[in-house]
Order: sequence, then C-alpha cells, then structure tokens
Amino acid sequence: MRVHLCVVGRLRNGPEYTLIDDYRARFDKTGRNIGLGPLKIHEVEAKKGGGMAAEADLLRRAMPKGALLVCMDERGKVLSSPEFANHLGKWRDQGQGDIALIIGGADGIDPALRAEADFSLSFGKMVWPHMLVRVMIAEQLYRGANILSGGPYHRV
Ligand SMILES: C[S@@+](CC[C@H](N)C(=O)[O-])C[C@H]1O[C@@H](n2cnc3c(N)ncnc32)[C@H](O)[C@@H]1O
Repeated sequence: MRVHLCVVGRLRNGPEYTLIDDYRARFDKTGRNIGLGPLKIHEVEAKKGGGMAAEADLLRRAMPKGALLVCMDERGKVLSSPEFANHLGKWRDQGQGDIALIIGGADGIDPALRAEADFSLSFGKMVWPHMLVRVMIAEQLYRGANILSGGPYHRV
C-alpha cells in the first residue's frame, strides 16, 4: 500500500526535512517486507491569497485517484501507536492501493476537503505547526510499520 503525504508549503532543507527524509527511508525499508510503502511526499503551494479552497484543489490533484483519504486534524480521532499500526494493517489487508495523508497549511484544511475524509487523525487537541506534523506522521508511519513487522522499535 503506497502512502502519500500531501502537504501545503515547501520545506527547503531545514532540520525537519532531514528528519522526514530519515523516517521516510526507514518506513520504506521496513514496509517493503510487509506490503507497505513507498512513502511519497507531495508538496503543494497555492498562489498568494489563494486560500484554503485553492489549496484543497491542489491537494486533491496531488493524491492518486481512489486513494483512501486521511486528514490530519486536531478535531479527529486520537489513536495509540499500536492502534494506528492496526489501521494501516487493516487498510492494507482490505486491498487499499494508496492512502493519502493530508496536512493543511497555516489556515488548516478546507472544510469541504475535511468532509470528504475517510478518516481524521488527531495528534491531540493542541494545534501543531504543519512542519512538525509532517515529522510526527512520518515517524508514526515508521513506528507503525515496525510494530506490524514485529520489530523492537516500539517500547512502552
Ligand atoms: C498550523 S495547523 C492549522 C491550524 C488551523 N488553524 C486549523 O484550524 O486547522 C496546520 C495543519 O497541521 C495539522 N495539525 C495541526 N495540529 C494537529 C493536531 N493536533 N492533530 C492533527 N493534525 C494537526 C492539520 O492538518 C492542520 O491543518
């Protein structure tokens, strides 16, 4: 199951970029044996003043047709890491070819796109900067793949 991280705004070689790339590589390596990956990152940027609706159009175009749509949203469902891993495993086992994880920009995700989501995932009620959310979800994808593969990375 291919995973697409569709995000608003471009990161240019900052510290977050290095971390995301590290977790992306680890996810791909671990996921390869268990039918997960690769993780692809799609950065979109609307013209200045385009607003959430313009960003939503670009995000819709960035995700593959038929992808399961997961919106990152502080109002969404809070999961433990094993629960998130189970969701990944369930979607994979259902034969889902692609999932798209969406992270909004400074104004958030357009409500119309949020309403289209198959699942909304929250990292808690606090609002995090989108660059950090990218790092956090990349890490949780790697952690989830490790849990599903029986690896030692996740310890409670
Ligand atoms: C700076 S936040 C935008 C917040 C915006 N004020 C809103 O109401 O949606 C940028 C993006 O990061 C993600 N995000 C921020 N905090 C989050 C959280 N606690 N859980 C899940 N995603 C979060 C969401 O995708 C959000 O659109």
